[in-house]
Amino acid sequence: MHTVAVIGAGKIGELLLSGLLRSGWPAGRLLATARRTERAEELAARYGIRVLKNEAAVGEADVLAVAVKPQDAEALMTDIGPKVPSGKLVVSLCAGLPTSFFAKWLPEATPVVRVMTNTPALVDQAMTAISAGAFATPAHLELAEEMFAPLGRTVRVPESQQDAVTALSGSGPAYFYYLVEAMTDAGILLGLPRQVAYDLIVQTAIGSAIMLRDSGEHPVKLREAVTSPAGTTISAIRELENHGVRAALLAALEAARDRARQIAEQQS
Ligand SMILES: NC(=O)C1=CN([C@@H]2O[C@H](COP(=O)(O)OP(=O)(O)OC[C@H]3O[C@@H](n4cnc5c(N)ncnc54)[C@H](OP(=O)(O)O)[C@@H]3O)[C@@H](O)[C@H]2O)C=CC1
Ligand SMILES: O=C(O)[C@@H]1CCC=N1
Repeated sequence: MHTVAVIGAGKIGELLLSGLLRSGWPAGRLLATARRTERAEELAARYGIRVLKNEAAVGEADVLAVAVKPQDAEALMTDIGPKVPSGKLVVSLCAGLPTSFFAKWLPEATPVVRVMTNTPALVDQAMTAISAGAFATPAHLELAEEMFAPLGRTVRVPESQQDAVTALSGSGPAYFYYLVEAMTDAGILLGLPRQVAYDLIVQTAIGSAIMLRDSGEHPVKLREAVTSPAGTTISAIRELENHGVRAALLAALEAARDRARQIAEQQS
């Protein structure tokens, strides 16, 4: 079994650590690094894993899961890149950064796999997209899948699609939370107590999501089944169309994709 070091265990790094532990990955095969001492102590106490300095972790682990913010990746790689021994697999969780970004600091031909996961990893319902960089083999992709499959679903995509994936599923949970927030407010506008409005919309979201996943029906069909002639739903849909919600979503996801590209340009 491989030893995985999560380099920069913040929110996403911690989700990976906790998901691996829930799936039975031995704590002795997991390492983490943190920038602050309090954070290192917190992770060690919470998960019973060793939290090391970056240099020690990259020496000991076979797989380096880089989970720092993209803006911190250059400083990190400048520090650890020259200390990474040959033969390690680097798995980048960073939005925007292409696998080629890491090559300039790593020993020649170091395999890099780029992944984009999302926060529902906390409940083993992540969507993780995995791409091979120049030197990553099918075996490296399988290893990345082994790491992320316990956190939810995985899919392989060409690396050229990763910025779009980031806009859709990486950032995606935020859009759904935003909708729930707005719809809860709408319930309050209609006179419902906040908690009642929240419970109604959360359960409606869960039920709708399960139908989307399990019914085999196209979303249009599912929506049509709710939308009665001259009924309530079509009155709401007309307002969504009047307010350009579909166009807003197209523009929003394009903006997220463009931001991922911009991050890469700023860091290269
Ligand atoms: N949040 C999300 O939903 C998603 C995030 N991502 C990607 O995951 C990555 C991490 O994001 P997120 O977890 O939200 O960010 P966080 O800021 O929570 O985590 C990054 C962590 O890295 C630490 N760090 C920074 N530099 C170093 C260093 N040189 N050595 C050791 N530790 C270091 C930070 O320390 P400190 O606490 O001191 O800042 C922080 O704890 C990003 O690249 C992001 O694009 C991908 C998918 C979804
Ligand atoms: O907002 C971000 O940049 C990160 C990447 C995807 C989700 N959160």
